[in-house]
Amino acid sequence: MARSLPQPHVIYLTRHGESVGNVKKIFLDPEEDVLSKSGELQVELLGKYLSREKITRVYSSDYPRAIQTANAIVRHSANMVQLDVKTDVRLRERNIGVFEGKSYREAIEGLLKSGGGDLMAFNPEGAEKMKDVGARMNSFFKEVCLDLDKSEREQEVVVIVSHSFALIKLVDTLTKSGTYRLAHWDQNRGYKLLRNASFIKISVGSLEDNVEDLSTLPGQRKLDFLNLHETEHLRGLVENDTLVKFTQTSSEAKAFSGCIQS
Ligand SMILES: O=P(O)(O)OC[C@H]1O[C@@](CO)(OP(=O)(O)O)[C@@H](O)[C@@H]1O
Repeated sequence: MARSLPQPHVIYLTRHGESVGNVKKIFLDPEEDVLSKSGELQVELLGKYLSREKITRVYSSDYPRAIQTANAIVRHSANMVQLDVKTDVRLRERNIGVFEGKSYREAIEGLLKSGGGDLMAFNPEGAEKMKDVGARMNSFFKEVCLDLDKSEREQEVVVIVSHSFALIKLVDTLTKSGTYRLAHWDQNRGYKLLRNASFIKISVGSLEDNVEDLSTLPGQRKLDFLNLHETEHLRGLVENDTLVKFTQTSSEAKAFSGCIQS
């Protein structure tokens, strides 16, 4: 008789709520940047939405805007599991080098001066290389997956709070590394920077039990992208000015999106 497969674990990749730096469109000192008033509202809605899940782990970058977001998620969680926010420096936003303290516009001007192209491929002086951002994010994700393998729980529901460049670079490495088999992946929608307090929901399953599929490599996992860039839970902000930010595509946003290179 076929034995039942274990329930896949779930990982939510979420970007923090809107920060003061996001409103001012300035790369503020990451240790100083905190949630804006709208950001506080967004993370409440995110927390409320996620309270339907039995969250078992919450990880966050150690920057204040991410920790505030993670704390809101924990505060709303009605789960019996004792949740602590575990911070990890690998979840930080890309260090933007000489553009720290400068406006997004100045970064775009710097990009144009350097020949234009995708902001993701822009390497300002002193900035962390995008491929290094991908490597640290990927190492974190892999570690979480290995931890989930050891879990005695029937199902783990993990929330990871991080940042725009860091998360999209993670998604990029997950979809291109060959370590994972993807389901419901839509690259046209997927390779976009995450809006504040939006999430990507992924179910993580093992493929090893699937003996009929001989193309499966040992240790390979199935990542099923259940939601991409979800913002439905933020609908409550429709009456708020914040919605303008959610519905308009600014020139900056256009410059930030697009294909991602190291
Ligand atoms: O989505 P918007 O508000 O345009 O902000 C994106 C920018 O915000 C920053 C911080 O200044 O990321 P994040 O808020 O995700 O930490 C930049 O790295 C990124 O370019």
